[in-house]
Amino acid sequence: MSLIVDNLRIAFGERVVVHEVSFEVAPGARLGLIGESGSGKSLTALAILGLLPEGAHASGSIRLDGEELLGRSDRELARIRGARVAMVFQEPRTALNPLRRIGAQIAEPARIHEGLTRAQTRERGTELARRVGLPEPTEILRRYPHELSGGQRQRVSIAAALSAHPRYLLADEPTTALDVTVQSEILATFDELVRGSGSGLLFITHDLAVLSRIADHAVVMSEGRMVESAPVPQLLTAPVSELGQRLLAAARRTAFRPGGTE
Ligand SMILES: Nc1ncnc2c1ncn2[C@@H]1O[C@H](COP(=O)(O)OP(=O)(O)OP(=O)(O)O)[C@@H](O)[C@H]1O
Repeated sequence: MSLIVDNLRIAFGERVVVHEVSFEVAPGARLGLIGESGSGKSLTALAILGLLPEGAHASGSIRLDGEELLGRSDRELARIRGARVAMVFQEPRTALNPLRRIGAQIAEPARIHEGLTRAQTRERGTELARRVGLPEPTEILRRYPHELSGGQRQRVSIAAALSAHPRYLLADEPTTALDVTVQSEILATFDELVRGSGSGLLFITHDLAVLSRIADHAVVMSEGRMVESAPVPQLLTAPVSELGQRLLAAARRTAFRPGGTE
């Protein structure tokens, strides 16, 4: 039982943007995917969800608990998304529907995949809002995304992703769009919830300091290729790849304390 990405290759026509990437996330494991902008991290996550942009072609293999996902129909993948693999995106403003109330969105995956009634959906929504630390968890369900702060919106996205108890959670720079204090609080909540859920985590970031707070093992990507795969403590002390060394130097220049908060 694992999420196994094996020799994944993603191309737009002749242009290959992800070259033979392989890794495994077991339930409860916490893997970081780290690299600079444009290194293929987001496309790798989108391929797992079957949400690659128009014109992108993926080959290789993505197995979810033994089941091949590449080549499955949109309909089959839609059934898997949210229920077995869920994702938290970078920008909560675009991840949430501006026209729908928070309550409708927070428990949406649970409503769809578990067939909850309206009353059950409301109850699950309140429970989720409380778990992710939203203020006034009952009242907030009636609000719209624009009535919440950026940090609160990201808490809603995290709650929605966890609502149907997915076995695997993908998170693409979920705190990057937030200011530093909020970033730290949300990382702490996220960390606690993912640990509590027992879900396997694939966490995407370009920041080694952030990675050190959330992941146990990391895959370093550069220009679409894996250049290093190592336990996080090793990356924090003796990275082998040139990019790993640069990421460590960059993290040391900022207020970096391995595994700690700022
Ligand atoms: N829709 C698209 N059409 C063509 N090329 C694309 C498209 N989306 C991404 N790419 C290219 O694929 C490569 C990998 O992009 P990807 O978004 O996965 O990088 P990333 O590591 O997640 O970067 P970032 O940290 O900036 O999100 C980049 O060179 C990008 O220009």
